[in-house]
Amino acid sequence: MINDRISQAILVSGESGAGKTESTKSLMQYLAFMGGKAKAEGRSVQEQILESNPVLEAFGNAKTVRNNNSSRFGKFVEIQFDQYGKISGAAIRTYLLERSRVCQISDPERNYHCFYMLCASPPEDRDKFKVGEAKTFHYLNQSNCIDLNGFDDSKEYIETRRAMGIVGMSNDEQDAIFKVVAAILHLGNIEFGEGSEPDSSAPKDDKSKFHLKTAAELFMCDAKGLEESLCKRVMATRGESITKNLDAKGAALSRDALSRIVYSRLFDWLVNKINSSIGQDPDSKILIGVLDIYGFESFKTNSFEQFCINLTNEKLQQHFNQHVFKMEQEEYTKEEIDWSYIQFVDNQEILDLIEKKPGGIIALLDETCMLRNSTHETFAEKLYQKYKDNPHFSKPKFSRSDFTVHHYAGNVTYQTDLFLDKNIDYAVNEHQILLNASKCPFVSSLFPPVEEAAKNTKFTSIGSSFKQQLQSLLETLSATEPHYIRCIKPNNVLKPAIFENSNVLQQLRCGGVLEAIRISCLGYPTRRTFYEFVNRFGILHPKALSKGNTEITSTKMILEKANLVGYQFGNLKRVPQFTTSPSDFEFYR
Ligand SMILES: Nc1ncnc2c1ncn2[C@@H]1O[C@H](COP(=O)(O)OP(=O)(O)OP(=O)(O)O)[C@@H](O)[C@H]1O
Repeated sequence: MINDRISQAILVSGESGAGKTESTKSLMQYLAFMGGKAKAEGRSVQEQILESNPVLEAFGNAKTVRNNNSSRFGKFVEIQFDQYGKISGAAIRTYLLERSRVCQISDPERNYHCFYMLCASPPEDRDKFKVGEAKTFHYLNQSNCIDLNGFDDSKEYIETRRAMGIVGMSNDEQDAIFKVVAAILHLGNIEFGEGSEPDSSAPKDDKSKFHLKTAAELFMCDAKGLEESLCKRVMATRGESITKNLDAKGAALSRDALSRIVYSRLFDWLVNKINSSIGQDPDSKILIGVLDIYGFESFKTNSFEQFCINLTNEKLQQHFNQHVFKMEQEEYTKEEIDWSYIQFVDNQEILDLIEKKPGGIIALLDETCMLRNSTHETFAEKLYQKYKDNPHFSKPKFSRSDFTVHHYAGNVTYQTDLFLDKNIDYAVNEHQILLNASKCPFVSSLFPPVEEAAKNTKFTSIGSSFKQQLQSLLETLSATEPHYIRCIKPNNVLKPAIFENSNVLQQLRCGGVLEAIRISCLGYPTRRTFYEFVNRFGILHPKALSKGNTEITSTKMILEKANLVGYQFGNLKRVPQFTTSPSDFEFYR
């Protein structure tokens, strides 16, 4: 960056637990050390950049089966430099936080670290935030794993609050954040039973009423209003609005939807706050971007999240292919080598299948989400009809609603069951009105009033906004010189010094490493100077080394002797004149 004055990007990829986040942290530490400015006033930019890591990890990382500290979001950190090569600003962009985890975890995973930290906070904080032991909360005790080996939640709580301070969050803001976290835990403990009217619902018992009251206190909103927003739904039809009761199951779903939207708005708030306190440098002309993003995923069951993650990887793979190929092409043009017959396989067709507008899977999903009475089955039916002849799409034999995409890294079968729900991003109107009216300015700011115009648009599509985010990421990346780090996980048992061959091979495939080698093979991957060539292969044809031959003549003679056809010499004008000393040839004779 300093030498060429060109922005750089480092793309770190690999499967979960392979070491992306650890590598990214090392990279950021290095950049902060090399580009850090001496501290003038307050916190230095580099210090804030580094301290953003523990904050984002507390709210965006969780224990999964594959990694005890798995990032459940993608991250692009853009470090801006001034003309002297010193860090002058930074921006963090995050992608697709896994929201479903807030309400649903399976054994032996955990929810986001911050929930456990809060429950392990000092007694005065636990009183302030009205929380008790982690195992008493439904959102945490669905899994048997509460404590994490080597991870001290109470220490992490103090550490997180310290880091929050460094990245510019005041004490009051921190308290407001943890109140929201506590409110979510209490929401999760509200159970619903039958209400007084048919098909209606109400908090099941005194315990549920207590948690509802506590959640309302923490949100600083009206408890009755909270109950109604969970147990009733207002339907607007042709200018009229009708209030409909929700049954116990519907109320529990509404409760979980509220928890998810609050948590995701909270996470977005944290990222925005970090960005505004670190500050951007509008005059910066060069940057180094570090991308830490989920690798290609293919599990037994694959849902909407895997679909988006794999779209990301298709996009990055295309960027990688184009970059490698472009570089090769430039080299050939410079050397005047004829490369017109090299066929380069692009994954554009797979990308079209997924994201073309109109006609791609995401567009079809949005269309389906907008229609009343759509189900995942009607969505799958549409897919089957539309793509029956698409070579990158297939319908698994014994399935009525799954579909398979033939990705560059392998085939992945997706279960459509939750695609529609997961694609819809909206705050239920009653939740929105309730929390907007909160007496806590922080909570109210998470739910700003919805503009009239936006009310009429039916919903915001998570798939489409993710697609746009990716587009803008790729625009940023294409203005940089990219570098790639592929993290490879040696084993699945989270232990050192064990190397599982088949796993490693699978990762090389999924990471596009084999694809990169294939592209190189299509071109002219081996380049030697005439001198090196004659020196190495002269032994095959000693006569070629006769005195008076130029390096080029010798090379031609060796190639012909070996019956090699189709070679190209490139731009002969650029070849240095014969410089080999006779003693070098002696060796071969
Ligand atoms: N270079 C390394 N040396 C030793 N251990 C490492 C290294 N990198 C990672 N680890 C170990 O692997 C664990 C997982 O690493 P990390 O969290 O960076 O994975 P990841 O690829 O970011 O995963 P995810 O996609 O789930 O966030 C770390 O907590 C650490 O224990």
